[in-house]
Amino acid sequence: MAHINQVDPFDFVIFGATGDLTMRKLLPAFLRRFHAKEFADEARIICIARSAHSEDDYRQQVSKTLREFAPETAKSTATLNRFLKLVQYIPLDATKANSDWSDLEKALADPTRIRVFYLATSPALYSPLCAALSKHDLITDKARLVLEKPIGVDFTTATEINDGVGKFFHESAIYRIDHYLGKEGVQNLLALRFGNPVLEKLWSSDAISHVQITAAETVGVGTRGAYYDESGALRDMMQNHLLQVLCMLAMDAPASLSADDLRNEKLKVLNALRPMTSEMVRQNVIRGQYTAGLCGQENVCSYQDDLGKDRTSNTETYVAIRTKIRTSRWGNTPFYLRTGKRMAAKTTEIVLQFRPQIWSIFSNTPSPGRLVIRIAPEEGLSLVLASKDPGAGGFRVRNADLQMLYNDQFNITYRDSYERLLLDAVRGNPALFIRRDEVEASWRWVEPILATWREDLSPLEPYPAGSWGPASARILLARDGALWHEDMQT
Ligand SMILES: NC(=O)C1=CN([C@@H]2O[C@H](COP(=O)(O)OP(=O)(O)OC[C@H]3O[C@@H](n4cnc5c(N)ncnc54)[C@H](OP(=O)(O)O)[C@@H]3O)[C@@H](O)[C@H]2O)C=CC1
Ligand SMILES: O=C1O[C@H](COP(=O)(O)O)[C@@H](O)[C@H](O)[C@H]1O
Repeated sequence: MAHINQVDPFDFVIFGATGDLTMRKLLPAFLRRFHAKEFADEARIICIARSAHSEDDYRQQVSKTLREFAPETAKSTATLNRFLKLVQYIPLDATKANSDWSDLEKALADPTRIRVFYLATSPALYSPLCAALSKHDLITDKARLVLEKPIGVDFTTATEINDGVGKFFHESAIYRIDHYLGKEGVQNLLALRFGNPVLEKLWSSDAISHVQITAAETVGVGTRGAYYDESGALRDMMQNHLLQVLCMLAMDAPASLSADDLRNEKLKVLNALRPMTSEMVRQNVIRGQYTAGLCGQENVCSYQDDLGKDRTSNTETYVAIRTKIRTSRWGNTPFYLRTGKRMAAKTTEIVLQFRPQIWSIFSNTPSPGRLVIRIAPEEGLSLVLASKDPGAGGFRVRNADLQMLYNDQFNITYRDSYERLLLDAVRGNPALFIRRDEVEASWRWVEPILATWREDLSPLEPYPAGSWGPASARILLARDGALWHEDMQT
């Protein structure tokens, strides 16, 4: 059982408290950490949205939600009831000029307590909301601001949001969330790389011929079509989650695990990504959109039908990118990044493909080995190595798989990365949150792709739901003589 350090009493204010994120992720994560005794009954979770619920109605809704999204914890009625007492609901239009803030002001009467403002609303509200918090004198020395992704829709809007919130909160008090950084498997990259000198020796173009990072989902856009159709896979997943995973995988060792040391190293990777011209986007970026198909056992409809709109959408639900990192460590290794909805499997994984032998003494040589780092659904490692094919009658070599599943080795206590991140914000530990310059560097790199697509200079390719994406994603790798993981033989 992991040792738990209890946090000091806090006031956690969620704006957007009737929304999907709060109900599905934030409140279940809080309940689990409460059950694990990471915080005590003095904490308060102050929930804000415009809808006119009474406190009892809201708590009932939360109770129902928790039984759905954290059933293993919510089944303990005593814990659930104690938790619900910490939850307060205040109806408030936080960006309307003449709204009445007195209930929130009363709830936050003690300026000595840790105070976190979590903005689970549309990013368009971030700056006006911070202005309102300042106008009502609610920003104390102990106040922190948590911002959900996406920070903007491009470099310009990201800068505007950063400038807007920066007028009221110092950068050190701003916590930009990227829930992939809170995942055990992503955190474990640090231990794997910098706790195992033998692996770090392999971690460069000398030994690695290419790297794949995949975040594939089987779900479609669900109820989030209105948001997603404005966003697409590039903005929704690639600009943030996949680039952050890439940074953790490719960065040099930070001087320490402090927030700034980590962020400085990640930033160097982002700045070293090869910038793209329009021609390079056409050669190195594939975009696709799912059509109807069989996903698992289920016949599912196309993205267009999921949206249920009359107009034709040009939004990508899949993107794959081939890129390079301009450093002496990685300069000779292509990195392939892909993400998509309605794909063949839910999987988040990294594959480091080893280089082939220069000369083999065996008559049959299997494909070069690889290290697979599985982040989801089950965290684990798999090291594929050449091995003697057992038996007599000749000497043959084939690949064998050395596997480690985290569940078998450890008692994993965090079911969802929000559990870690919410309480890191309370503790004032920003290491797993994104600094302003990282967000802006990511957008800067993504901009030429957005611009090329805006001019419709590269095709949007259909792929059947339940597949591994458009056919040309295979060609992207085949040009380098490589295969996606699912196409590799052991
Ligand atoms: N849902 C998810 O899985 C994820 C969401 N995100 C991000 O999190 C944020 C929230 O997403 P999501 O929960 O899906 O969005 P929803 O649209 O479901 O929720 C938005 C919330 O904001 C409230 N709201 C809107 N305007 C105001 C206002 N003026 N004052 C106070 N409250 C207001 C709404 O309630 P009411 O109408 O009652 O005011 C509602 O509670 C977005 O930035 C999204 O991109 C990021 C990753 C995943
Ligand atoms: O941020 C987002 O992430 C989810 C995928 O998260 P995961 O932890 O399940 O891999 C994605 O479905 C959503 O569209 C995106 O906004």
